[in-house]
Amino acid sequence: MNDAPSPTVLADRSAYAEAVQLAVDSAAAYYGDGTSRLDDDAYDRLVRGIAAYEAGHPGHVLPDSPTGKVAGGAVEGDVPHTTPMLSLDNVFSPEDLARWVAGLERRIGRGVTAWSVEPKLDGMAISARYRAGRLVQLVTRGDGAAGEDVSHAIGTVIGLPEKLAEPVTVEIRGEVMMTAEQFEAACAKRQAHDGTTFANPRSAAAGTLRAQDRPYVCELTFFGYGALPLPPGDASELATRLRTLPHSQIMDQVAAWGVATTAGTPVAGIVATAVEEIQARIEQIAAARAGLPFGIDGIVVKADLATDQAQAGFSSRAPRWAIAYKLPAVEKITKLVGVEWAVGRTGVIAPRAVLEPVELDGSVVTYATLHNPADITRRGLMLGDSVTVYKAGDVIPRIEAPVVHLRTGREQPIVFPEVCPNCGDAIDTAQERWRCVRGRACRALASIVYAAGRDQLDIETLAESRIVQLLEAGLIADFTDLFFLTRERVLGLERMGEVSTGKLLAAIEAAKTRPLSRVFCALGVRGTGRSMSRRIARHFGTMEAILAATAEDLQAVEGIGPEKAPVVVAELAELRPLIDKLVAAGVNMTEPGAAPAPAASDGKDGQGGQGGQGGQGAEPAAGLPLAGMSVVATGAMGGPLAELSRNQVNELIERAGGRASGSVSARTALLVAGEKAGSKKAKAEELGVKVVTCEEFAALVAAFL
Ligand SMILES: NC(=O)c1ccc[n+]([C@@H]2O[C@H](COP(=O)([O-])OP(=O)(O)OC[C@H]3O[C@@H](n4cnc5c(N)ncnc54)[C@H](O)[C@@H]3O)[C@@H](O)[C@H]2O)c1
Ligand SMILES: [Zn+2]
Repeated sequence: MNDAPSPTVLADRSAYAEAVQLAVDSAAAYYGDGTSRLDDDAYDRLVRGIAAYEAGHPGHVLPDSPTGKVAGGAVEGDVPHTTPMLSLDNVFSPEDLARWVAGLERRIGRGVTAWSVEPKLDGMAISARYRAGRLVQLVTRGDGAAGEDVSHAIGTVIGLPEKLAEPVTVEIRGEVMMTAEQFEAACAKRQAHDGTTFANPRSAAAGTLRAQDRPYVCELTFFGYGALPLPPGDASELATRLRTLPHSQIMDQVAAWGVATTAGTPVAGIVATAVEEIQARIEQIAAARAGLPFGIDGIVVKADLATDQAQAGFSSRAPRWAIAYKLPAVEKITKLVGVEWAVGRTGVIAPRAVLEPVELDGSVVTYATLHNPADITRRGLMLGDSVTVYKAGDVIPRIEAPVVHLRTGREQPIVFPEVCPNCGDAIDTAQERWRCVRGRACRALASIVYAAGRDQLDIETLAESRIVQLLEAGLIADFTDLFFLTRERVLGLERMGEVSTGKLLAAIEAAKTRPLSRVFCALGVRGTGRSMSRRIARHFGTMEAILAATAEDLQAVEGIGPEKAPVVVAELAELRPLIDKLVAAGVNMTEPGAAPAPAASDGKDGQGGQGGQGGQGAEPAAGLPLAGMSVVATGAMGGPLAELSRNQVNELIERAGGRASGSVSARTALLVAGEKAGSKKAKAEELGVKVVTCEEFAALVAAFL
């Protein structure tokens, strides 16, 4: 499912010593006030590099080394724990997990009866001591043996009641964190106080938990994941039960006392008996991650029965009966290098962050949303800031906050536009979302001209001046309104006689029969031009299938990666009213020659109903004359192709299964050379690319002409 973070390479003893120092400092900041200089991925790679160096140079190991220590050995406490608060060992793949299970079963000499599978919450471990049902003390994990008293936080942690439903004496363990909402609220409070924010929910929670004399109070969230007898050797009936019940039943008891557990969330713990069942739950939790209102960084698998746990025991750092299945980091620190301002269809002026490219959850992220100008102000972002960027699965990447403690002093304020970047008119700043005062009209003309253009709906006789006239008369507001124009209304316009009206309406009528690829292109979905529109149309076959596609489905189309896919989905949702109007007007919504793609999300295994002809799932081109070929047309087309525009030639290439490209490279399979073919032809010859004449090409694709 994912790879272990690759270790930072440490070349020599001094690089090793520096790495140890950096790891210790980072961990101290991380568990302290949450102000580490490193993101988790960078920290984990550093520690793996340290471990690798130590394995090769056992004589050089420094006493400060974080390896094998709870919290990397960087924190201490003065409140001894009744029972050590340990770390967890990690696995990164199904194979690792199966190996770990087998190893544990070997150790105890029998199969593990049952497993608890629960989310690994991304916050701070805490021990909550209750006496006679009253919350009396909160202690951090510290170095595992002793932690820090943070009882001052009592009363600010949702899910950790000051009074339990029963007057029991017990120690509850769990994670203190911030939900997305609590994080926003905390940032707003801090912003109002000192003009800065927290870098991410985890560091906000860490800082808040330990803060004693802040003039503002931030709310935290707690989820319990364990309960212990207090004191550990207590002989009471409850203590005996806590020592002997399966973990899953202890969790039921914790919830019954009124403490929050993950039971009420979409990632509730379950009990599994087979490794496949564990793996299935891991995948479900991983899939739910992006939609959760709180952060998780993995899945914890625990032997459920007390007898199995007792027999497995502990190492100095972690229990042997539990493991953390780590998920890839979805948050990293990178640089904000610019802010772009785009005007949307409705006139909304939205900022977009340009980032130093960073790999996140399997893709390279270069842009992130910034919602609106208020969002920038609220976060106190500056150009050149180090920022935490979040992206999981199909979610559009977003900037969480600047990492204020990484500022160098060279950061610059972000300049807000003073006039609409599209039309130069004024900006309405009354709402959080800024708008061009012209609203939809700001982009209406340009987008209607585009939609009616030759390569899209190809509405002949509809000149730009005519579109202006229709807009000004209020007959249309967007291009779909063209399909609802009536004869009487058009005749009512200046310079519109019977003949020209008839011609215009006929041209609009004809536009209803354009292939889906052109209709789709007319919508002007951000990031999809003509050839991308053709690929999407051929892949899905119908507008219905396109609309049903998830971001993951869209990635089956060449050229749509994990960064673009969610943007296309969001754009289509925004365009839905326009699409509905096109459907109502009777505009064609299918792509000729492309069989409808299999229903969304059920994979790429659709059975071709047309004997290999036409677009089927991910392999639309199989069996076609140009299947899998990258084809470039250059020069003036002649012969049977003389009548075709360059775009029509490209459409032809793609109907015949090829991919139309504008430039010649080593991957070009075929060059169609028209008259006066110049440098592209020379380059093709130089690269040994096959070159054909227009006539030869026409013969090759005759069936599609
Ligand atoms: N960015 C940095 O500078 C920095 C520094 C130090 C550590 N870290 C991060 O912290 C990680 C190690 O942290 P750690 O040692 O606190 O945690 P760990 O990965 O060793 O896991 C143990 C912790 O998991 C938590 N947990 C969450 N859900 C749980 C559940 N259901 N059951 C049991 N425990 C659960 C508990 O707090 C427990 O203490 C590293 O992988 C690294 O990514 C980052
Ligand atoms: Zn404008």
